[in-house]
Amino acid sequence: MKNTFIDQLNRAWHSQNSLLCVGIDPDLDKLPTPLKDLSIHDAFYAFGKSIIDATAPHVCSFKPQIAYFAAHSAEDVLQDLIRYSHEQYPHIPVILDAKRGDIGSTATQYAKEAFERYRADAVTVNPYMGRDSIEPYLAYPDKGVIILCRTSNSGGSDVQFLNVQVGNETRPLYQHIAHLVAHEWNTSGQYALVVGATFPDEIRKVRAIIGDMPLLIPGIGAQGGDLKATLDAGLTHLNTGVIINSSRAIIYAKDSEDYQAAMQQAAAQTQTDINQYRNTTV
Ligand SMILES: O=c1ccn([C@@H]2O[C@H](COP(=O)(O)O)[C@@H](O)[C@H]2O)c(=O)[nH]1
Repeated sequence: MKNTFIDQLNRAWHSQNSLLCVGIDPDLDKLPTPLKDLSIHDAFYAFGKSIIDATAPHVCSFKPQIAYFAAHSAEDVLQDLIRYSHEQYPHIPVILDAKRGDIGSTATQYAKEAFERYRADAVTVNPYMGRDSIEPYLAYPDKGVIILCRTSNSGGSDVQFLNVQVGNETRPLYQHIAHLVAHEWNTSGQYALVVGATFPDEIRKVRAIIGDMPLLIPGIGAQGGDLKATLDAGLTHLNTGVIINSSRAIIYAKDSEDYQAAMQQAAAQTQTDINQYRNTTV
């Protein structure tokens, strides 16, 4: 059985009947009250473990955002949580959201960090520095590399909507990124793209450019993205192809003793909401 990130993802989409990716973003100011008296390390570990255990039946992947851990020198907690997830739920791939980007020699270290230190199955990266800044990640052939294309924040338009001239054609930068990744850079099949649920029209345009390449789509829930429009635009002919991320709306569903049950219910509901917009279950 092949075990690349893309294979893991395909299996998880089917076996879990889920396109949902739950974010692991521990914000000190938002932690459930029962965890507030613990040390930061203990609170983050307990919170992260609660997210993983409560939502595992409902997800195709987890996505910890490294900044939430690094801001508190809690990278060791991130390591421990990814190890825990792999041990308990080996069928669920973990995407490290790090959005790294640098020259090749430094990118080599970032790749080592993501895949050897954290043992993530995939990492998000920024394409602004071009092909040679992304290539070092391909030294890990089983891993996924998810490239920012059309991000969910409104300010992304400042850059991503600028028109670029490519031969005789003019196209927005985000579409050029989609073309480059799908038709020139993705020689090993390890790449995927990030597009925001807040921009379904752009999701449709990106999908038309890239064929069946997976899309990581943040922006539903707290950012208000339209789930139906997102799925209409992003699903492939197999009714998969998308990793729909939700973080705050699920992990901070309720601040009370039963916060873990509330996370589980929010994840279950989001999984159901997503599946009702798929033509058939797979
Ligand atoms: O374009 C992007 C890329 C990444 N993100 C990340 O996704 C989650 C979204 O969290 P919510 O609480 O569901 O809004 C967060 O980790 C972001 O850093 C994104 O939002 N948009």
